[in-house]
Amino acid sequence: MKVMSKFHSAHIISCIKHTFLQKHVYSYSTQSSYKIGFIGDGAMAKAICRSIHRKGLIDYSNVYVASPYPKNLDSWKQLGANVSTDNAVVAQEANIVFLAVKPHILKEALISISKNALADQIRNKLFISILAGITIHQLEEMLSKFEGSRVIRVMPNTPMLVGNGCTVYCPGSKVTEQDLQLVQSFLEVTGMCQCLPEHMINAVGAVTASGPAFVYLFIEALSDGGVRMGLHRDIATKFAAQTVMGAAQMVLNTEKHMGTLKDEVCSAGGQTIAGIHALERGGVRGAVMDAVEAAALKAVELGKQAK
Ligand SMILES: NC(=O)C1=CN([C@@H]2O[C@H](COP(=O)(O)OP(=O)(O)OC[C@H]3O[C@@H](n4cnc5c(N)ncnc54)[C@H](O)[C@@H]3O)[C@@H](O)[C@H]2O)C=CC1
Ligand SMILES: O=C(O)[C@@H]1CCC=N1
Repeated sequence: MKVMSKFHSAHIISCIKHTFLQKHVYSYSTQSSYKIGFIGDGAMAKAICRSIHRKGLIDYSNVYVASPYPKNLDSWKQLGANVSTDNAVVAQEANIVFLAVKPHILKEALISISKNALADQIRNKLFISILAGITIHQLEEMLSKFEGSRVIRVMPNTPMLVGNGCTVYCPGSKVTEQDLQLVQSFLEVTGMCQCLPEHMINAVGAVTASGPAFVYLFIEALSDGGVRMGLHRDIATKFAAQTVMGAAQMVLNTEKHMGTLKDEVCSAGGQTIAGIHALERGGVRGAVMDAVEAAALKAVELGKQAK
């Protein structure tokens, strides 16, 4: 029998429970006492930190960031964050440590922490991994040398920078209600955010985390089409992006199926169905599904490679 494990049931109960608690018990005022660390200082670390800072949930004086490349840290320094080229410093100082390196760098990054810090200086930390493909089991094993470590696996996306992110998270086996409340409170200000069982995360990440890149490509192509038909690039891009946003809102805000919404645009023998015909001849649906499949399978592979 496929294991709908105790973990999964416990996980779902925990999600429900914490959503309730979060609304009734948790107070943002406690967050100022948290120190947040980022191991890895790249695009996603910046997006997460900026998004939660913009909502007033953290102060850069309580942010600790590490990267081996001092030049990368300049922009963080200017914002008032504490920076270091030593991952161990961040792991020691912060109570909540975002793991935000590329999956193949994780082992090396954690080894550098163990080398440069005494293990007992890194205890009772909440680690939040945003790494594609790396499972909670792998993370818990790798972090077991640090006593009291708890892990939450999060899959964010870059549109959180504009308050329209779509993030899912899965709690590890040792997380507390307070950990979940805290993470939820950080993530929910960045856009849509949902707790899901881990077996879904690679598929979800292919849609939500990789998805923006697929959609940018579509917007660029829509804009290119406009330019080809004589529009100036700036106006073609603005209209293409607004159209994609509006169509997405129609899907989210109406109860209608996407096919119905499409049919409402296509008049008989009209211009839109001529365009739809061209898209279908080009195999656009299959191509998009292939893209999601490729991204999800790649995440699985990244997890295996990190073993
Ligand atoms: N970019 C995206 O849209 C998303 C990324 N992710 C995940 O976020 C993680 C980070 O991705 P990005 O921010 O896009 O990558 P990135 O390449 O922008 O950032 C990674 C950073 O890690 C730093 N780094 C390299 N070696 C290091 C080490 N040994 N110790 C500490 N830092 C080190 C580099 O300076 C670099 O800035 C990845 O694991 C990815 O799977 C997840 C969801 C979306
Ligand atoms: O492409 C990547 O590997 C990362 C993970 C999801 C989005 N960007």
